[in-house]
Amino acid sequence: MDRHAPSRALLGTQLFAQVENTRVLMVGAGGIGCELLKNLAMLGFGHIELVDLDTIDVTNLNRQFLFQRQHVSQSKAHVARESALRFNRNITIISHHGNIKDPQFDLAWFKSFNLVFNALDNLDARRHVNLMCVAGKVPLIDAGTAGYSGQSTIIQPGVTECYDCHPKPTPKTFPVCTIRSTPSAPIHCIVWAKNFMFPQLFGEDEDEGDANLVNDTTNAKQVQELVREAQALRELKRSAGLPGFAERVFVKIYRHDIERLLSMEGLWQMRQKPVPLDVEALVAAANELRDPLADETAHCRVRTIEETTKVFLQSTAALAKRYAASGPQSFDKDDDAAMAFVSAAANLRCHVYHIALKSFFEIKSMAGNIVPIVATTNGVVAGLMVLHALQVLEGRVLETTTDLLTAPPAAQHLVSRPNQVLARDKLFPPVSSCAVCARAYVQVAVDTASTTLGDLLEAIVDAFSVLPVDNVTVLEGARMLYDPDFDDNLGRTLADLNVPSHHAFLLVDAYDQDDQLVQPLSVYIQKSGKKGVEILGNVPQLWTKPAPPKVQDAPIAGGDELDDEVVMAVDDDDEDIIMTESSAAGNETGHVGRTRR
Ligand SMILES: Nc1ncnc2c1ncn2[C@@H]1O[C@H](COP(=O)(O)OP(=O)(O)OP(=O)(O)O)[C@@H](O)[C@H]1O
Ligand SMILES: [Zn+2]
Repeated sequence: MDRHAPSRALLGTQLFAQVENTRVLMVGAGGIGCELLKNLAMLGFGHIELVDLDTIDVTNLNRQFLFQRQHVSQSKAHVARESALRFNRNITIISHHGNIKDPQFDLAWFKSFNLVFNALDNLDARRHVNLMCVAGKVPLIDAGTAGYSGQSTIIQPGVTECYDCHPKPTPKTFPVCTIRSTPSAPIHCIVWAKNFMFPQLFGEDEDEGDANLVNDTTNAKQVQELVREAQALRELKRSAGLPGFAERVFVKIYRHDIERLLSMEGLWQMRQKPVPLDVEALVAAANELRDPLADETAHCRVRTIEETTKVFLQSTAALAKRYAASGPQSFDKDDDAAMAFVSAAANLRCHVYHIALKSFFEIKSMAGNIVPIVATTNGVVAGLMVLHALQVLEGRVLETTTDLLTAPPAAQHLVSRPNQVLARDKLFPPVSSCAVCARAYVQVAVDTASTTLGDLLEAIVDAFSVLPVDNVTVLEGARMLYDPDFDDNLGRTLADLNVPSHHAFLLVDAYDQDDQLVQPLSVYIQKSGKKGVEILGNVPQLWTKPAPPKVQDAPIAGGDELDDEVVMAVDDDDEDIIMTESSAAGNETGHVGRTRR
């Protein structure tokens, strides 16, 4: 039987022909990606390329069903391709094991696709794909899940909002002194262990943290103490890997540092005083114990202080040995020794400060910023992505809605539209102030070694045959390369100006005689060996007068605005979703909520 007969019958000959002839790119072959690739393959998408940078971890197997135990450590992209081809041999799947930000995935390559799917878990990569799609005018279906909530959205460049049209929530931060001196909740101790103690002991040597502290004049004395404490730790770090290192760290941070803090009486007038650990007794007791981590069933209960001491001593020794042998380490929640250290160090500190201790699993979830993954949510969202893709192919983007899977009955109180499984929203046009959407994009091929900024600017101004060069400014990121009062760089080559070797966007802004910004242009530098500047593709319609109308912040014609606020159906108190002191790393698959204007 014709493998594609059911899809043809379902979609109709015309739409199915489009599906067969569409070149699609999917980025990410993880939880959502595996479901999506299966859907795309089974429906009969004729040409699929997929990119993933990772290899398969044993923890992926429970939900990323294209992978099996024998695939552990192999490339996700390659294995996903092989598994998906078993569903349908009549299609082409090309897999790339790499980072989507790698040089070979340039704008020209993005433009070779008719449709892109984001199945990523982090903000940075999602924003990058969004920018490339908007610059290349390629429709993007972006999706994310967080627990029971998930979302798939169409981003049709120039027509609908892009991923960057609304700022994303920033990570929760904690005052330095709460983390370093006066913790009052488990999360404070976890952040201390993961973001301060771990890098201080096993990471790069750096004094920047101290420099920031020194600028804090509000708590001068306390700050001085903290700087001294960090310096002593750096001294101690020199003996990492030598016998007795773990014990010395233990004594320093749970006795000496606490004793010094206690000497600052002002700190404790309104707070319960911490109690230094009885370090000798605990080390002696710990030495009598076998490895407490060997019993994984105990990961879900709170371990005793003696067991925790043992875990601290052995993980510190192991990490110090690794540091001495192979240099600075960075925290990874899936690194057993790192996680053991953070869980034990945090719990010992909780004990010192009379804060309730947590189980290993609870600490892992908080330290790794983990929102539980629900395989069904990934499955439903991947299905919605395909429905949205079909709507793009049919040219029905404006009718399309953003679909959101809301919480199950037990969590209905957390969502704004209870009793709905799928919520539908109208799509909105791009936000006029969006740094991505408000620009026109042009791609130029240049030999960066021989092309000067002046050559480039002249070619662009010529191509658009509008404004004299002295009404233009050029920026690379936040760096000013040229403006009418600063022409020093015109004779320098792009290479000499250190314009990044790949994915470089120069922002060329043209102003009219009244110094009004006519329209900002973003110039993507495509490296080429050929001399001269070649403008690739069509010159965008811009700088024509009158200035292009501003995109309205209004619903698309015919759309009724919904009043409801869409929120993430997850409990965002400290204990459940953890944002760490310095980064929002970890699971960023979420951002499923949409900010309504
Ligand atoms: N810059 C990138 N380039 C290519 N692939 C990426 C990039 N960033 C993330 N990915 C991939 O996106 C996928 C996201 O999938 P998912 O959210 O299920 O994460 P995971 O790493 O498989 O699971 P978990 O984080 O829960 O252990 C991962 O396979 C990851 O390797
Ligand atoms: Zn935008």
